[in-house]
Amino acid sequence: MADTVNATMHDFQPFPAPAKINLFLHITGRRPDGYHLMQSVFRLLDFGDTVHIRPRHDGAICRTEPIPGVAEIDDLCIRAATLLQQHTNSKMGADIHVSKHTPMGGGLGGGSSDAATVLLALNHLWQLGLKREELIALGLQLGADVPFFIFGQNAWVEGIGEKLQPIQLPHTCYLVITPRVHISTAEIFSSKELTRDTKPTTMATFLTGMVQNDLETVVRQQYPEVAKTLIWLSQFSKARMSGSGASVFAEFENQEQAEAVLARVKQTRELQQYADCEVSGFCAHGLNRHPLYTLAD
Ligand SMILES: C[C@](O)(CO)[C@H](O)COP(=O)(O)OP(=O)(O)OC[C@H]1O[C@@H](n2ccc(N)nc2=O)[C@H](O)[C@@H]1O
Ligand SMILES: Nc1ncnc2c1ncn2[C@@H]1O[C@H](COP(=O)(O)OP(=O)(O)OP(=O)(O)O)[C@@H](O)[C@H]1O
Repeated sequence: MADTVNATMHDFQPFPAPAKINLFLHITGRRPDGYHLMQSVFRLLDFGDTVHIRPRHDGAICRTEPIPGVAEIDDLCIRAATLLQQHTNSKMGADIHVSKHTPMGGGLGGGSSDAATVLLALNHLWQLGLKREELIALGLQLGADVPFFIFGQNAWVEGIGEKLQPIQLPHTCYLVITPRVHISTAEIFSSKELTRDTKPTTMATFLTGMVQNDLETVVRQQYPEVAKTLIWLSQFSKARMSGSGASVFAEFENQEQAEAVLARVKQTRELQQYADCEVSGFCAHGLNRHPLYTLAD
């Protein structure tokens, strides 16, 4: 019996890290530190990474499998665990690795979601009892998108990503397509062409659809692959970009329709030829709650 308990204690536990899309994104200003003020609706998806965590009693925080192109010291999972340990003076540690499904640098918040999942999961596994608000404040130190994932509900977002209000959204099916181009979020935000003075909008206007992604104009100009992917996807349904790209998405009435378009991407490779780059894609439904919502009060 003792062996069984011991074995269980030392096993990795899987924790989901859902991706997000930005249903719109307006840039309304810029803070003195260079960060941009925005308005956006963030939507959780039932698609994402899985973070595997095994608590340790010696205080070490170790990545047990590499993520290509991300050094251990820069890995948002490791940074999140270290930040939490320092903040709470916990003597606990953890072994961590991620099964990556969310395309990196895709504007789908993959790294930020991994970090939020580590904070939520370790708050539980290390029995820290931190409140959601405290975890959100810690998350903001890691990235502008992290607070949303800890908040754990679809949100109307303002500030640089830290002012969050829950928003009810219909159960929608999305097709998400990611052209394989590397887009730096910092570069897009610092572009001379970016407009930073969109007038503040309201939830009522969002519901009429009279909103856009202000970063999309800049990305379209600099990355023809993204511009072409948007044109191609627009044949089927209104297509928009998420975050700072490269992913684009469209809503479909049902999963069959979304899968049919995805099949065209995967089988005929017509989009690859048109956009002149590799693309990946997936179908997903919107979630109402983060699967780990109950791990914080
Ligand atoms: C564009 C979005 O994806 C929308 O969801 C996010 O706001 C970006 O969030 P993120 O990837 O977590 O961003 P961070 O890692 O905090 O910032 C990356 C870089 O983007 C720029 N940045 C980001 C967010 C923001 N509100 N203003 C900015 O100017 C900054 O130059 C920053 O150095
Ligand atoms: N665990 C991680 N997973 C993915 N990327 C990570 C991770 N840790 C650090 N990074 C770094 O963060 C960068 C951004 O990755 P991410 O997948 O979050 O981009 P993104 O979806 O465009 O983010 P956002 O939508 O927040 O702008 C990567 O290019 C990588 O260098």
